[in-house]
Amino acid sequence: MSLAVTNKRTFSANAVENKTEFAAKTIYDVDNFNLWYGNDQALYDVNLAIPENQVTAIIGPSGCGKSTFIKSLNRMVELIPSVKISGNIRYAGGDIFSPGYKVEQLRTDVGMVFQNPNPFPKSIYENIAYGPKIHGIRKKNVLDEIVAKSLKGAALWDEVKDRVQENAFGLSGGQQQRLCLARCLAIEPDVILMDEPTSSLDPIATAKVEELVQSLKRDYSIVIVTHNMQQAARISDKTAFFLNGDVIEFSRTDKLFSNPEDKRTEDYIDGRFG
Ligand SMILES: Nc1ncnc2c1ncn2[C@@H]1O[C@H](COP(=O)(O)OP(=O)(O)OP(=O)(O)O)[C@@H](O)[C@H]1O
Repeated sequence: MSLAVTNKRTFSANAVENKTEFAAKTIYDVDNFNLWYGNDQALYDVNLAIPENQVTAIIGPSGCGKSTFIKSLNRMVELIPSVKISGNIRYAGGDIFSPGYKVEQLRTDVGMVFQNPNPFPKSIYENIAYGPKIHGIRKKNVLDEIVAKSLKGAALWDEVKDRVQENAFGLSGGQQQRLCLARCLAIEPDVILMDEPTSSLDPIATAKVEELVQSLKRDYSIVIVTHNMQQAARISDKTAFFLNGDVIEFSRTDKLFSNPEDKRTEDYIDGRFG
């Protein structure tokens, strides 16, 4: 991946929105961020200040750059060799694309849950203990504690406490997704990125994950990509509406859905396209 960082603007705490609207601390400051796959530009001058300990939803029609954006926040996009970027993304004040930035630390601080649950073909216990073991934790009593705490944090403990040694593939889809969330919590991140985490779940499992997201924001900053506007309206504090790689509107969720400033946002939330 080549880094064509040209933007030298100084860190701005709140790039787009009206500062009086929201007093939360910013965890990510995205500043004039552009991204290309080869010659095709997927993100255009994205400016967003993502608040700490809140839920930020990313909405927009298929192909508008939602996944590309969220995968930029943990530098997963650089796994695609043709990707080029300009502008910058600051996480906790540090430019994550600057030379020498410790990407391993970023991926510890920033966990991710994907569209389809992807547990390892191992026991429930091992799925969760895996990350802490990689970080050098060996003592069984410590690992036991982490496994229990993470499963409780993901609201799965009561359902699986008597069968943590069983294979994770024996869980339902909704349980597997909460297991993936527990796996993410086990490495004690500060941020959780979620790329359409409920798209493969039924309404009951979806409701459980939504409830969980609400309770987790006390301890974590959450960024969630969703196709489901009702979901964004239900669980997020702020929403960014993306269209063709541009951020059209970014504001408090209640405001964006009740009183959008841009006609394109209004048309999208009214279901006129996408
Ligand atoms: N690996 C890739 N190589 C080339 N182009 C890509 C790649 N991934 C995504 N794109 C392109 O970048 C643009 C944005 O795609 P992205 O997946 O980020 O959109 P999205 O809003 O998440 O879409 P969806 O809602 O359908 O998942 C699209 O035009 C897509 O074709």
